[in-house]
This record gives sequence, C-alpha cells and structure tokens, in this order.
Amino acid sequence: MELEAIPGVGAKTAAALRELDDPVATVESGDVAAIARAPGVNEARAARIARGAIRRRHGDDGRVLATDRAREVYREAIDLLRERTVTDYAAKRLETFYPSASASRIEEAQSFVASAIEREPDPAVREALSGVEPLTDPPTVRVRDRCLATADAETLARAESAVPELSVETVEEARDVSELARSYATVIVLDEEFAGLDVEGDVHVRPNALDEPAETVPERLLAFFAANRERLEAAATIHEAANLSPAADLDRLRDALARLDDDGTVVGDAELDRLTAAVDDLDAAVSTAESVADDRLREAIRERDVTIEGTDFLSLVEQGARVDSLLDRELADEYDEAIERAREHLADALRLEPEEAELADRVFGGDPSFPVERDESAVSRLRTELSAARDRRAARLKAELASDLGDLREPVEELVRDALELDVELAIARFERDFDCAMPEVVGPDGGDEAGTAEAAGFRIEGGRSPLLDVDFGDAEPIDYAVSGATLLSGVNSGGKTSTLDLVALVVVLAQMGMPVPAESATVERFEEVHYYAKSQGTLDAGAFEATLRDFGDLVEGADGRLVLVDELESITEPGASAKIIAGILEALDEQDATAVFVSHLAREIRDAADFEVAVDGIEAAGLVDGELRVNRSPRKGHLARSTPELIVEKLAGDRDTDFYGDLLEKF
Ligand SMILES: Nc1ncnc2c1ncn2[C@@H]1O[C@H](COP(=O)(O)OP(=O)(O)OP(=O)(O)O)[C@@H](O)[C@H]1O
Repeated sequence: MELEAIPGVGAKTAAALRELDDPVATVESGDVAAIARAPGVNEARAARIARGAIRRRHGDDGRVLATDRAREVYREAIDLLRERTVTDYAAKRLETFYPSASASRIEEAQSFVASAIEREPDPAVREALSGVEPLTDPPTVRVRDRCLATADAETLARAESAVPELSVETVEEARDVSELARSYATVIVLDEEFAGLDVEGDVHVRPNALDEPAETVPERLLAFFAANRERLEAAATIHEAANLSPAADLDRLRDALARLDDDGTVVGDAELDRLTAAVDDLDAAVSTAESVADDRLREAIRERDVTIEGTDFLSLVEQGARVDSLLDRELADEYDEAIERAREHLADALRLEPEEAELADRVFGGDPSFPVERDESAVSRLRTELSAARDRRAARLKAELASDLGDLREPVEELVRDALELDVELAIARFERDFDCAMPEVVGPDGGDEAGTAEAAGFRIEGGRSPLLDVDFGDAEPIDYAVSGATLLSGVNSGGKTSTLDLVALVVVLAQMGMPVPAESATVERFEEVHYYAKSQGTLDAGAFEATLRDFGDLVEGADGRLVLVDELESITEPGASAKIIAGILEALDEQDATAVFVSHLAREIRDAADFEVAVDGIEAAGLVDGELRVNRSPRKGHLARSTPELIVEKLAGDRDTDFYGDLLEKF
C-alpha cells in the first residue's frame, strides 16, 4: 500500500512515516504511540493518520458528522470515554473510533468493544496503568573504548548510520589497525580481507558486525531497557493483575532488569564490584599501607638503642649520607616486617586475587627508607591491570545481559502495547457500566439489516438516559423514542425536547462508532450523515437567514440515508414565515428516505402550512403541580403536546370564575 493512499497523508507526512521501521504495518496497527514516533508527528496527528488508514481499509470515505453540533456531540462522546482512561495513549487511541457509515468498520469496532466490555475494571490494574507509557528510545550513547574500522567508503557511511554509538575509522593496512588498537580497548574491523590479521590488542574482524548491533554495541539495548525500566515493570504488573497472557517471559524480564543499573551498566556482580572498588580505592589503600609500615617502623626504632660507630657517624655528618643505610643495617628485619605488613594491608584492603597481589607487592620494598616510599610505577601498573580487568569484566557482563535482553526486545513492545490497549478496553468497559449501556443494533440504510430482514429505518431507543444532561446521571429520566421518516417534536417549555435531540444524536453517533449506548436497547439505521442543528440564538439578519436557508436547500438535496435533527428553527425569522419554511423542508425530507426530527413550538402552524400529513410527536406535561410542570419525558407518538401557555390558561380557567380564561382557552 502507498502511504499517500491514506486520507489526510500527503507527501511530507508519508516521508516522515517512512522513517518508521515498518511504516505500513505500523499505520495499519492503529498503534497511535508507534505512529507518533515518526518525526514531527504528534499523537493527535497520529490518531488522525490511524483513522485515515481505517477509512481506507473499509473504503469509508464518507463524513457522518455533517454539522458543528453533530461534531460537538461526537467530541462529548469521546470525552466521556477519554475521561475513563488512565494513560495518554488510551486517550489518543480512543480518537481512532469515529462514527462510520461503513458496515464492516462498525462491525470491526463492535467486535473490539464486545470483548472490551467483558473486562472487569479493577483498581489494582488502574493503579498499575498509571506507570505505563509507550516505550521510549533513549538518546544515543557514545561508547569511547571501542571503534569500528573499514577500508571501504561505502561501509564507512553504512556503519556511521547503523552504529552512531561508535567512532568509525578508516584503515588501509594492518599497521593502521594496530595503531587503533593502541587508542581503543577494542577494535572491530568490518572488512573480510583483514581476516587472519595478527596485531596486538583486542582486535576482531567481524564483517557482519553491523547486522548484529546487540553484540557490537550492547550499550544500545542496555540503555533502552534502563530507560524503560519503570514502564516495563508496570506493564508486567498489569499483565499479572489483569490476568493477561504476557508477550514476554516476565520472570526473565524482571531478572534481567534487576541486573541493569539506571545508567545502563550491569549491577549485582561481586567480581565487577570488587574490581571497581579496587581501582577506586587504590590510592587511598596505598597511602594507608604506607602509614601501616611507617607506624610499625616508628615503633621499632623507638624501642631500639642504636649504637653508631664513630666512622659511620662521621660519614653521616660529612657526606650527608642518608640514615637509610643505617636502617638497612641495623633494622633490616624490622624493615622487612613493616613492608610485609604494608603489602598485606594493600592486598586485604583491595581484596586482591593472588596474581594481582604479586603486582601489588612491587609497590613496596625498594631501598629501605623512612618514611616508607611507594614505587609509583608499580602503583600505576597495578592500576592499569585492575582497570583493564574491570573493563573486560564489565564488557563481558554487558554482552551477556544484552544477549539475554536481545530476545526480549520485540516481545516487550507487544507487552507494553497490550497493557496500553487494556486501558482502552477498560475505559470502554467503565463507560458501559457507568451509563448502564447496551450494545445497539445498527441496521442497513434500507431499513433491513445486513441479512435483509425488513425493519423500520430511522431509530428506536428504549430506556435511553443521556449523560449529556445538566442533571446527575442518576437523576436522568429514561426516555423511549422511535422515529422513522420526518416528524415534528412538540412540547412544553423545558419539557426535554433539546435533551431528546441530544440523546438521539449521542446514541446514533456512539452506535456508528461501534460503541455501547446509554439505553436499555436501541436500534439505529446506519446513517450516511448526521445533520444536527442547535437552536439559533435569536432572529438572523437577512444575510445570515439567506445563508441558513441555503444550507437547508443543500440538505434536502439527496437526503437519502441522512439523519436530520433541528432544534427550534423558527427562531431564525418571524413565526409565520418560519412555519412555512419548516413545512417546506419537512415536505422535501419526507419525500426522500431521510429521518428527521424538528423540535418546534409552531407544530400546529407547520402542520397547517404543510401539503402533506406531518407526523407530530409531543412531550406532554402531566399538569401543573404547585406551579411546577410535571412532564412525561418520553415523547408521545402522533400527539401534539399542549404548550406551556395553554396549560397556564387552562389552569386559570379552572381556578377563576370569569369567562375570559375560558374564551381564551378555546382559541388554543
Ligand atoms: N430525561 C430527563 N431527565 C431528567 N431531567 C431532564 C430530562 N430531560 C430534560 N431534563 C431537564 O429539563 C431541562 C430542560 O430540558 P430541555 O432544555 O431539553 O427542554 P426543552 O423542551 O428543549 O426546553 P425549551 O422548550 O425551553 O427549549 C434540562 O435542563 C434538564 O434539567
């Protein structure tokens, strides 16, 4: 597939996506975090790209959300779902769900949702989810004790891009390699023709070194795991708490992570610790060993009476000879013992192995002196040996750990992705429970389902309760409402007409997203487009009125398969003209296979102005109780509800003993 074939992906975005490991598979996977790894693609954009890929797969190029208010209802639906996520990933991933007119897309989403709502939201999982995030690629680590070497310019370029962690050096002959071996602890030669090379130092000829980065630069893998430690541990905990089958062996993963320090070095190896401490403590230990010997000698000297022969004394005074020669002669045993103590101290303090101790012995024991003097070159030799042993040990441990982690590199991607996807599923499960949802039936636009069963087109909602109401969800009264064709919805002020339109829009949008809906049951037609017009704020000026009328002119053209919800269109102009306009629009919609609900206080006038039998439903007041309207929220089919003024006049006619109110009532 061409990336540019995805709706919304132009040449520039496609070029960015090509930077991903497997661009097509990644885009198709819907993994928003993985898509967002492409340079310059943020998560919101990644969600749009994923949505574009879904649309392309289902040949779904329609736009169901046709008006601002319809788009707002979708946003509100998405927000209700997103509020129930823990991770940013899940919040973005939910945006890949959109109301579709494609049967296959709706089915695909529904089957994801069906298994999601089986999940049991569990506080322990929720807690662990807060620690998981998409895996991150840490910045490149520079490794300075190793280099790559090649004689070929092309290989050099390839090496520089494949292994940015190491310097890549040009070599022409063995002598160059040998020179490099003096500057680097390890040299990896990439050219076959150097095979069999015999130079001093840690030199390897590995033509496939670029294909085996785990071996060439184990630091890369170690840095990756170190940077992602917490996310991986959280993902492991989530798998256990939610009983998911993990893509990676969790014991192995935990064991490997326990051996890894945050800076990518290996921890928990006693030998490496010993060597590291020996190098670090070397100077201090030599100084203490000197003091040990000095103390010992000082004590010995203090306890001895030394008789100096006159000639010795003379030579001391005349030639400035050092007292050391006397020391040698008079205190040879004590001196040897003191040196022995110093050596023992050094070997003990640095926990040296016998071979290392032999080297350490050379630090003391030159010409006798007081205070005792170390041999600097022996100290430096010992330091070089210990450092080399430490580095060899560290390199071996890194290579071993990297080879253990190498097998886990791909599975952990899946492990984390599964954990993040669980958050998506749990958000849907919570939504379903919080709003007492049911899975709706989405039927074909001809009123039949995919199997061809004839059923009324339009929508049918039973026990629908809107989470968009301004009252607590617990106080939302359930509504039953079904419409097929074009209808007017009349009703008392504040009876719940707007709220009913909101509920219908929300149920339809959620259903076409493949989501559960807040109702006991619902069947909705798979609408091609949802046109929802909110109540306009007051009368429009001539220009705006003309524009609105043009909108409706377009709307009634080819309205097949559309859902049209309109709230009090009459407020756009004077009542008489409004009634005629609404009647005309309804007429045009009725002639086509559109489903429409027009909320209006002018139902009677519209009906009178229409040339056909306009269906009218009504939200009725059961009556006025203590000045308050009691409303039956479910619209009554085929019923023109009485208006609030009519109810008040009726009340006055009953209460007062005058004909005025009775006459007034008759005018309704
Ligand atoms: N199903 C319901 N359950 C509980 N309360 C509701 C329900 N429907 C509406 N209400 C309450 O009634 C109020 C008015 O509802 P709404 O605005 O939908 O009425 P309306 O008929 O469109 O009013 P108007 O004629 O003034 O435009 C809402 O703000 C809400 O508090």
